[in-house]
Amino acid sequence: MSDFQEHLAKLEDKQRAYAELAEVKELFASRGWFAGTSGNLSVRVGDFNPGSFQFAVTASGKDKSKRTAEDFLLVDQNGKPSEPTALKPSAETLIHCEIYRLTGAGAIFHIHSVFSNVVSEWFWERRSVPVAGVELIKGLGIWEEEAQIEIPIVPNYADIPRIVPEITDALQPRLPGVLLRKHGIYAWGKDAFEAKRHLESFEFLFEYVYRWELLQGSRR
Ligand SMILES: CSCCC(=O)C(=O)COP(=O)(O)O
Ligand SMILES: [Zn+2]
Repeated sequence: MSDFQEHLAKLEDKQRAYAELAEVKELFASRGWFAGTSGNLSVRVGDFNPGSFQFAVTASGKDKSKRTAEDFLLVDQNGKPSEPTALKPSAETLIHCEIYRLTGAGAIFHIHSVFSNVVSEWFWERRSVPVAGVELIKGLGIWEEEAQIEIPIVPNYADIPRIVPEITDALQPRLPGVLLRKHGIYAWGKDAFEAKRHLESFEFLFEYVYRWELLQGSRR
């Protein structure tokens, strides 16, 4: 492939990533998953190796329920813009960088929800949210009979680089997500479709655990 053909292919891939991000952003916003400008999304662009990759990511601090020409930018494996831009990448871009580096995922979605926040605090001492035998564990790609999972919880710090090594330590190879304490869920997949399925499955499981715990408490 000539340099020019390579340039065109990259441009096409970037446009595909922006279109996928715009679609998911609109859908998640319609579900109220970006309260107060929270949340961020990314889709990987081009070839991957752990030391060199690029991804399209949401710009920081935007109202994610609005569609504008300044919603996304392209960054490298260190979270630095790959092209000249006045836009700032998400404040949490380094978390995306680390998850891509560790997993080689194709897309990463992050939202804040009340259910994820409550269960992250409820199970904080355990450092994981246990879920057993719920059908939607299959939505995470785990098809065992009566599967038992422990969704990891990591501490939340205002200084994002401090969160990165916590994620490095907590990630479980078979679980495509991690909870930040009293913050929200990060979920990923090989592409945007799979990352969305994983995020939706986690959210379902968090709501299930929340309601189940309440119900158990009211029976005591
Ligand atoms: C307003 S929520 C605090 C920041 C945050 O947790 C988040 O997900 C959004 O930050 P971004 O820089 O990606 O807009
Ligand atoms: Zn966040």
